[in-house]
Parts: sequence; C-alpha cells; structure tokens
Amino acid sequence: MPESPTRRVIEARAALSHALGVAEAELQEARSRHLSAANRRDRMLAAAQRQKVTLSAQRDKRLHEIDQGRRDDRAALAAALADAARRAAPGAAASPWDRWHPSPALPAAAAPQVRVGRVQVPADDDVPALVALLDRGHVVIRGDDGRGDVVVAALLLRSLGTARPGAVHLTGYDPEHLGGGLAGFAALATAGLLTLVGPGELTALLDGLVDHVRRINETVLAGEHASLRALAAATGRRPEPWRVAVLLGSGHADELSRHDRGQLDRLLRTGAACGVHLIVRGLTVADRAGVEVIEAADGDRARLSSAGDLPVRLDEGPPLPTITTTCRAIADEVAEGPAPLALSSLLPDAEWTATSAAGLVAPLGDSPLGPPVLVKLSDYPPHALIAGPSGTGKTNLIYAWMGALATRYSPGELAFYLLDFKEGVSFARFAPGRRDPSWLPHVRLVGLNVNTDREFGLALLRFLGAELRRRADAAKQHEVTNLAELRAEDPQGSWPRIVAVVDEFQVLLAGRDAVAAEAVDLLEDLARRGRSQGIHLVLASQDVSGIEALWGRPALVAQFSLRIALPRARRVLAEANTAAEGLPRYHAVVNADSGAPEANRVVRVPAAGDRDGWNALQHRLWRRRPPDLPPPRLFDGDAVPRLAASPDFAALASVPAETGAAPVALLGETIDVAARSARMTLRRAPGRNLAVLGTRVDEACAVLAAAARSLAAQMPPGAARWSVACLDPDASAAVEELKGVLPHGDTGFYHAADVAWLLEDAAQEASAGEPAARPHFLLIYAADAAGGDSAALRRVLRQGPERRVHVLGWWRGAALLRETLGGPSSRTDPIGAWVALDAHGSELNAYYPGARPPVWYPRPWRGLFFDRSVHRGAEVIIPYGPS
Ligand SMILES: Nc1ncnc2c1ncn2[C@@H]1O[C@H](COP(=O)(O)OP(=O)(O)OP(=O)(O)O)[C@@H](O)[C@H]1O
Repeated sequence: MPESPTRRVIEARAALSHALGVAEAELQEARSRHLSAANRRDRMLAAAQRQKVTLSAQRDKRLHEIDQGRRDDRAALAAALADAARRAAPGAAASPWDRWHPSPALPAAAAPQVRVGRVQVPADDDVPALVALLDRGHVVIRGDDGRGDVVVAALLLRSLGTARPGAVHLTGYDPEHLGGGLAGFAALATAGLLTLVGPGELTALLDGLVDHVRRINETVLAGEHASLRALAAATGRRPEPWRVAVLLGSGHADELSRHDRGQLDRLLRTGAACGVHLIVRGLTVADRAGVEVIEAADGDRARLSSAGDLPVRLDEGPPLPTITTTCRAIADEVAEGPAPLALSSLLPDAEWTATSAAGLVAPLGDSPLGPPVLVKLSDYPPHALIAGPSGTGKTNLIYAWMGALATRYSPGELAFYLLDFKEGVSFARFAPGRRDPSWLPHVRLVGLNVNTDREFGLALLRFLGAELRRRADAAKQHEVTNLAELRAEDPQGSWPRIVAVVDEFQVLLAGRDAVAAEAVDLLEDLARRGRSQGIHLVLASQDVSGIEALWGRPALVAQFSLRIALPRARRVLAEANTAAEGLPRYHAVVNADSGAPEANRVVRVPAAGDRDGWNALQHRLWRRRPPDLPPPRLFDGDAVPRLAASPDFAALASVPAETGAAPVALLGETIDVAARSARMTLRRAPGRNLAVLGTRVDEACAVLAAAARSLAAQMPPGAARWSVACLDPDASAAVEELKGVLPHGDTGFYHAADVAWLLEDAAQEASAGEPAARPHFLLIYAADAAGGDSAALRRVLRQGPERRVHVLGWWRGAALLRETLGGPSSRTDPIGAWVALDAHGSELNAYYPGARPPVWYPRPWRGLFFDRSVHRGAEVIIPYGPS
C-alpha cells in the first residue's frame, strides 16, 4: 500500500523530532563541553595570571639581587682600590692638605705614587687618582692652565714631602713666567735644590740632564742594576738624588729644536731609571708608556691616562704657606748637612775574631754607592799616606780607622805605635790618664808633644827597625819569607801586625840635619822591608805636597801605595787626580793604587772624635784585655820623667853590691821607646868623670841628683865615700836634699871655705900608689868656682878614676871646664862623659871626637849626653825631675 501523506508526515515528524532530539542532545553536549572548556580556560587564565605574578616577583627579586651584587662588587672594588691607593701613596703622598706634613721615607724605600685628585666612581670610598712620578715615570699636563698649575704644585710638594730632605732636586724651565705653581718653592734655591732656567737655556738644561743620565748609567748603575730604584732595593742605599725638571713650554710648535726634541725623547725613554723625571706642560709630547697624561679641567671633567675613561676630579692645590714652610725647612736641613755617621757603623758584629795573618782589613765608612769601603794593609798596599788640611778630619779619620781595626783584631793580632808631632794631645786618649785609667789594649806606645823632640821619632823608627830585624831573623830560622808564613810555622809566637801612625810626620823630616837624614833612611828601609814582616807605616800630614825629603825619594814614596785624601788635600793622589778638590765635608778619597784616578773610592767617614762614644768602646776593649798586658809606654814631651819611676833605677837597686860590678850613675831619661835611662859606668879607668855643662842650675842639679841617687841605690852604707861641695849658693837647696839621700856616715859636705881641703885630700888620694878601698864620689856644684884650687881638682880629674876617685861636677860653661883642665890647649880626656845643657854644639867641639862638633841647639829641660867610652854620637836626654 502506498504510503499515506500522513504517514509520511508522521514519519517526517518523527524523523525531525529524532533529529531535533539528536541535535538537542548534541547541543546540550556542546554546551556542556563549551562550559567545561570555558571553565578550563578560566582556570588556565587564572593559573597563567598567578604564574605571571610569581614570575614577575621572581624576576624582581632576581633583578634586585643582581643590583645588590653589583653594588656590593662595586663597593668592594672601590674599597680595594682605595686601600691599594693608600698603600701606594702613604703619608704625605696623599694626605689632605689641611692635615698635610712631610713624611720622608727611608733612604732606600721606593718612592710612593702621589695623589692629584679623586676618581669619580659611584662608591662611598674615596678612590684617589694617583700619579707615578719618582722612580717610575713622567707627567704631561694638558688642558686648563690654572688647574695645571695646581697639579704641578701638588706633584712637587708631595714628592718633596715623601723624600728625605735634599733627595729631590728641582729644575724649572719657565720662559714665559707662567708660574706653573713653582713660585712657592723658591726657598729651595738657597740650598741648591731648585734651579730656574730662563729663555734660551732649555737646550743646556736638556743636555745637562742627558749627561746626568749617562753618568748614572756608566758610573752608578754600571751594568749591575737596571735602575736606581733597583740599586736601592738591592743595596739598601740611594746614592743619587732624584732630579725633577718642570718644563713649561709656551705651546708653540717650534719651541723645541730637532736636537731638543731628540734629547727630550731620550729623557722620556731613559730618564726614569736614572732618577730623572719630567713634568711637561705646553710642549708637544706623544703619549707613551711611562708617561702619565693629565687632562686638567674643572669638575669631573679631568682625566688621567692611567684611569682610562673614568672621570677624575682634581684636588685643590696645596696652600701657599704649606709649600713655603716645607721648602724652608728642607733647605735649612740640607744646609746644615747630613747628620754624621756614627762610629758604631764601623764596628763588627763579633769583636776580636779576625786574623791578621794575611793583612788588616777594616771599613773606613760608607760609600755613596752604599757598601762600606774596606781599607786594607797587607803586602799590597803595605803603607798609607794620609793628607788633609787642618780641620778636614784627618785625626778623626785615624780614630775611625783605629776603632774599626781595634774591634776586629785582638791585641795579639795588632799593635799600634802612635806618634803625634802636632801640638796637642790627639793620641792621649789611647793611654791611661789621670782621670781615666783605661787604654786601648792594642796601643804599645803613644808619643805626645814630640814636636821639639824629633829624636823620639827616630827612636820609634829605630825600634821598629830592630823589630823588623827580629822578625826577619825568625823568618829566616823558620825558612819562610813573610809574616803569614811565619805565623803558620810558629803558631805559638807573638807576631801581631804593627801599625805605626805618625801624625804630622813632616816635622820629623824637616830640615837638613842628622835627625832628618837618619829618619828618611830608616823610613825607607822600614817601608821597603816592613811590608813582608807585618810592619805598616801610616804617615799623616796637613800637606804632603812640600815634603821634599819624601818626594825626593821615589823609592820611598812608591811604598806608600795606599793614599787617603781628605777634602782639598794636595799631591797625595796622582797628579791628574783631582778627586779630593770637590769632596764634601767628612768625606775622603781612599786609593789603594798610589793615587791613580781609576782606583778612587769616596768614603763618608763616621764621627769618631766624640770622647764619650770613644770611651765606651775603649772601656769595653780594655776590660777584655789579656791580664798580663802592660799599659802602653807614654812619652809626653811636656812631662818631666821621675827617676823613681824609671825601670833602670828599679833594676839597679836589686843588683847586690858584692858582685863587684862597677857603679852606674843614671843621669836622665833617654828619648827612646823603652824609657831607658842614660847611664854612665864609673869603672876604674882614666876619664871616668862626669861634667855637667851650662848655666841652668835646676837642670844641672837634677842631673847630679839623679847620679847621686842612683849610685847611692847601689851602695849599701860603708861601700862608698861621698863628698859634696857646693860652690854656688843657687845649688844649696839641691845639695840640702842630698843629705837625705846619701849615707850619713859616709858623706862630707863642703862649701867654698873648705873646698880646698877636700880637693887637696882627694888629689892625694888620686895620686896614691894603691887605689882606694872603696870608691870616692866627689859631687862638685859649680866646680869652676874652685879657682885657685883647680890644680888639685885637675889632678883628681886626671888621676882619680884609676884610683876609684870620680868627679861628678857641674861647670857653668864649657869654656870654664877648659880652664879647670889647664886652658885652651889642655887635654880634655879626663872628662870621659858630659851632659851639655845650654852649652852650644860649637862649644863642645873639644870634648867631642872627630872634626865636627855635635849638632846641639839647647832647649829647656833637655841635655846632650856623650860618654866617649860607649857613644859614637851624643844623645839627647831629659833630666829626671824632683821625685
Ligand atoms: N766624619 C766626621 N763626622 C763628624 N764630625 C767630624 C768628622 N770628621 C771630623 N769632624 C769634626 O771636625 C773637626 C775637625 O776634625 P779633626 O780634628 O779630625 O781635623 P784635623 O784635620 O785632624 O784637624 P787638625 O789637623 O787641625 O787637628 C772636629 O771637631 C771633628 O769632631
């Protein structure tokens, strides 16, 4: 059946309804899906929002952390920079001007950098802008002139304030009178620390600096050190000042010639190593290493090449009063000169530990190059010649040298013999004195005030000659040739090196007399042979140039190969060697090669003259002296010796009378090293009488008193007969004193009234057939006054000694003695010994062998003694003074 429409409608409707239902369902589902999607989206959006907030918070936090870290880093960096800067620029190198004062570094310390401003970094710390000038480089200033001046003044003042006074020398070139901040430094000129050069002098200035650099390189650095800074670090000393040259050009391109430009270039390249530093403004200088370029400008616009692009704010300049007072103080201190070196700088760490077998080595001071200058006495150089005009420190130098030697070598290694021909007592400190009993243990002899007793110089040379022979004999015995070998072969022997110092030795060699002639011969022999026997001569003089006795003997001069010249000393160095002329105070040139210029060494000598400083040293060594060491022999030409203190007198008394030895009369002290007495033996033989000649009562009485005392010391009571005749009332006091000396029962005293009786008696005794049982000593004061009784006296003189009758008489003149003897043609041999006081050499001709009279110029408290039985020539003696 066909389908009905209704059916079809129904079916369509059903289908539609189904479709609608499906659609509804789908819509429903879609809606629900949409809703959940919307929900999800909302959730996601909310989550995303939350995430965003978290992220942003995290980002903010991180950003904050980064910021903080950078701030911390920056602050740490700035603090480190500031700290490093403080160390690079301590004290006066950077301190603010209101608290500024000089703070000189130690001489050898490297120069600090100096502050000119502040590097503008965003940090709390003040980071100073530093410039490396001294010891390091140069500075070129560009930009604003006023600001530039301030920088120059700051650089100079800080450099001066951080160096020792005098260690920085300034030179200023300022042709346009720009000032350049130099004005306040004018006071330095008074001490030679500032030189200003004007227009046209730039070439000379640059040439001078280049020459200076060359000199430093050649003579100071000498290939051993790369720079003065390195030298100072290695040696601890800084021998040369820094030289800072401020060059203020006008800004014109043609201001420098080609030559100048070359020199400037050379200085910029090589100057800093030699302590030459330039501060340049207004001259064209290319940027280069070692040159700090400062762009001077106000505010934060200044720049320093070493600070890169960082802005720099330049400091205000130093106040003018700070500059001027500092400069004046530096100039004053420099003008005053350096503080003297102390003697302690020469002393060794351990005393008395050195051996002198091979020589004597000791420092004499320090050299400008730093190390101490060692001076040697040995086989070469064996002897020294020292010269220096009065007041230049010759005596001080000898003291310093002796101190350096005496602390290194023990008295067993070194012995000093010291002689001073100067009027004064410069060597007295080494001998025991009334106030200070100490002595320098090495000193064996001190001769003072010997300027009129040149014989003492001879005595020393003879003594050294004898010692030389003793050493040469010992060397021969041990079959060796020099002291070092002798000491090795004879280790138990006492062979110290001997250093004989003769100050103002020209006095000994002056004149053409016998003393000078013998002295030169002895010196030459000693100088030639002493070198290998450890005997060293040190001769000093204010001026050696005119000592003909020296220069006339080239062989003698040649032995003195160690030369020491004090400022302005003449001729002591080789002829072309003028090093002594420009020496500063308290310096010396030491030259161990006979003065050849290349052997010059300049030494700054410490002060050794100060008594207190010396005494401390001497006392220390004195307390350490070997217990059996005797004090030195002190010969003082101004002192009167005493018989009681004479070693020969002490020895006499200990000789027993029974030995039968002929009696010995001591007459005075000889001028010699051992303080020997002049002695005359009164043996039974013709001529054994003594005549004292001259008008000087005290001295004549002193000679006779010594003779009487010394004879009496050998003669026990009863062993001799004594007769004392006083014919001059001026002698009565001396005669009176003899009453306490001569044995009472054996002595008769006579005057003019009864002398005839004495002489008659003695004449009879003198012509007796047999000699007297005991000696008879006639002491006759003013024997020439015996007058009519001189015939008897003559007989006693002629015949007495063989019969043990001896006259010890004083005649008031040589001619008066001749009268006693029988007139001008009489024989003089009854006078076997005489002491001439103020009788001149020519008057003594008759009593002296040979055709020529003795050389004798009478002088106070000295006599000329001649004993024909022992002497070849007469010798000078010093009468003993009152006991
Ligand atoms: N190196 C030194 N340091 C400090 N002062 C010194 C030095 N050398 C010498 N003097 C001082 O200089 C003065 C003269 O010195 P010294 O007596 O040594 O000179 P001199 O050349 O021996 O003189 P003269 O020959 O007239 O005696 C003394 O007061 C001494 O203290």
